[in-house]
Amino acid sequence: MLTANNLGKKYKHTWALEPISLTLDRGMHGLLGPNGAGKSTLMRLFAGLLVPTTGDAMLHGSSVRSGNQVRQQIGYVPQTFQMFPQLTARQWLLHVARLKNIGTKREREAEAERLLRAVQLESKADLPARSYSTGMVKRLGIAQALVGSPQIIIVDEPTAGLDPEERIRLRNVLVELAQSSVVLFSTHVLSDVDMSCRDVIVLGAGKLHYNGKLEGLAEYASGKLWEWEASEHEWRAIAQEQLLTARRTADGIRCRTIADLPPTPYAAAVVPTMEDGYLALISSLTIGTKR
Ligand SMILES: Nc1ncnc2c1ncn2[C@@H]1O[C@H](COP(=O)(O)OP(=O)(O)OP(=O)(O)O)[C@@H](O)[C@H]1O
Repeated sequence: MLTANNLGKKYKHTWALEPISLTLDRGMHGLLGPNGAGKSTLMRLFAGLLVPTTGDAMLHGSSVRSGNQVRQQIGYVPQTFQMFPQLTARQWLLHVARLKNIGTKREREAEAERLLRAVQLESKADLPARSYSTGMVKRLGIAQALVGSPQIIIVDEPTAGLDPEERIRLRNVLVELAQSSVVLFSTHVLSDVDMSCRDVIVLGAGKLHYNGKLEGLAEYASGKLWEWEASEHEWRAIAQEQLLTARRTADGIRCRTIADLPPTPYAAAVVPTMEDGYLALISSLTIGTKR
């Protein structure tokens, strides 16, 4: 169990993350928030890579910075993962296993084999990493964080820049890991969270705005989500930033927006998804900031 106890980080006079308290249990936890929300800061604090300004991150009651034994229970994959391009995935994993003091040569080889399988890289295991696609490099990044079977896996934007097929493959790797570990991953792709998480954390401008079940997020757009059919002419007159989506249909343009009141007399209230709820929450924060 990973816990944030009044955990916060300040740079000079500005909080990158205002003090928060929360607990993460086994399973997939999606971390959402606009740019600069504090997601990487929270993940780096949890990984023990940043010194908090207040409070602490604890794993089973011990500070994540209290020594190697605790540190080895946490696998962290940064947004950009660097490795020597001339090494193969297998060589790299053996190297990391040596750095992490994994037992004998035979045990290290077995560990590398296990992880290559876990991230579906067996068929490319003996090719140099410079020949890998972006998705394969990301999967190798995850594999190296898994050396030694950490209980906590923290991944910063794992699906950024991946094609849809690779995104799904990588998401499935994380879902599999979450069967037995705590997995925390940040993303700007809402469907990745919708498809894989039960629990979601939303940060905005360094503050915690939501920590709970996926379904609960939809509530933020409840009674505020409207759809209506507009003509081409009407659609052009609407300020485009007010629309969530607009798609052509046989009868005109189907518009969707979040607003306290129906934007036209023809608009009908619709049941929001988690994505609508997130957008409603974030737009309410932006309006709050502008006031
Ligand atoms: N080393 C630093 N010194 C000063 N300010 C920093 C430092 N690191 C982060 N910040 C600030 O803290 C805030 C949170 O940054 P953070 O990288 O955690 O956001 P994020 O949610 O991960 O953003 P993104 O989605 O763009 O990666 C930002 O305003 C950022 O400029």
